[in-house]
Amino acid sequence: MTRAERRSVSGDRRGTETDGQHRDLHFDVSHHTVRDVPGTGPDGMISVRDLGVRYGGFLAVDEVDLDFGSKEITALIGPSGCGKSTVLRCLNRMNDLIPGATVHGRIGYHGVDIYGPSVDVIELRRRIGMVFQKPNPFPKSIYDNVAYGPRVTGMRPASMDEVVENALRAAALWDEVKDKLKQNAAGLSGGQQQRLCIARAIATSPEVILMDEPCSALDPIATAKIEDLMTELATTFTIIIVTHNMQQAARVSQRTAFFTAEADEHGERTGRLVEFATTEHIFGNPTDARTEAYITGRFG
Ligand SMILES: Nc1ncnc2c1ncn2[C@@H]1O[C@H](COP(=O)(O)OP(=O)(O)OP(=O)(O)O)[C@@H](O)[C@H]1O
Repeated sequence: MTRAERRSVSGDRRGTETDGQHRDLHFDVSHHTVRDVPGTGPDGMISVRDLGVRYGGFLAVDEVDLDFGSKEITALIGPSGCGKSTVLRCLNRMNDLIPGATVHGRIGYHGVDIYGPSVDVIELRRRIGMVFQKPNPFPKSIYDNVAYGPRVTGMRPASMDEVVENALRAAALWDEVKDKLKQNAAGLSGGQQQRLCIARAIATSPEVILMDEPCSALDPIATAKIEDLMTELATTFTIIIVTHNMQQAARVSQRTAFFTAEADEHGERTGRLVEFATTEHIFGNPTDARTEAYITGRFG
C-alpha cells in the first residue's frame, strides 16, 4: 500500500474531540501480556506508520514510521521545531487537546489503532502516561497528587495508601517525603517535584511513560537522579523521552530517533524522521550525514 493509500484509509482525525465523548468506549488490550515480552528490541508494542500532524494548515511533521519496544528507553532527538514533542503527544493523544491539530497516519498500540472509534482516551492515557518538561504538581498534598490519577480513572485499589507508597518508592521519592505526605507539593524542590510527577504517572499502573524533556528545568544533580530513575523504571515500563541533551540520550536510551526539519520549496519546515536505530549506532556510526552533523554539534 502506498503512503497516499494508507492515508486515505486512516483518514484525518480532528484534534478537537473531548475526553468525555470517549468515556463510555472501551479500550481493551487486556489480553496482551506485554510484561512477558522480553525487552530486547522493538516488538511493535507501539507502531507508528506514516504519521503526520498539522496545526491548522501547517504540516508540522510528516511520514514518521517508528516502532517502540517494551521495557526499553527510546530517545527522540533533533533540532528545535523538528516535531519531537508533536510526535510524542500523538502517542497518547495529547494533541487532541490542541484546537486545530489534526493527525493522519496510524498508531498501533498492541495492534489497536489508538485513533480508532472505540478507543477510550482516558484509558489510553492511563496506560500511556506523560511527564512534562516543567514539574507541574497540582496545588494539593503530596499524597493527593499521587492518588489523583487512580481516583479520577476510577481505580478502586484495596489500599490507596499502598498505591501511593509504591508509586513514591518507584519514583525514588518515598524516603524524602514519607513523613510529610499531607504537606503541599509546592514545598518540594524542583527535582523532587519532577519525581513526584513521575510517581503520579506511575500510580495509574501505565505500561508506557512519555517524557518531554523531563530534566530541562533541573540542575545537574536532580538531572542525574532522574536519569538513574529512568534506567530503573525501564525494567518495568517502556519509556519514550524527548531530549535536547544528546549526552542524556546517549546515557539512558537503547534506541534513538533523529528528526530534522528542512525548508521545502515554499519555505515550510516540516519535521521528518531521518534515522532510527540503536543508540550505539546513532552516536557511534550514523548512516545519514545529517545525523552525524547534528550529533557532532555541526548543526542544530
Ligand atoms: N500548538 C501548536 N500550534 C501551532 N504550531 C505548533 C504547536 N505546537 C507546535 N507547533 C509547531 O510545530 C512544529 C513542531 O513543534 P514541536 O514542539 O513538536 O517541535 P520540537 O522538535 O519538540 O521543538 P522543541 O525542541 O523546540 O521543543 C514547530 O514548527 C512548532 O512551531
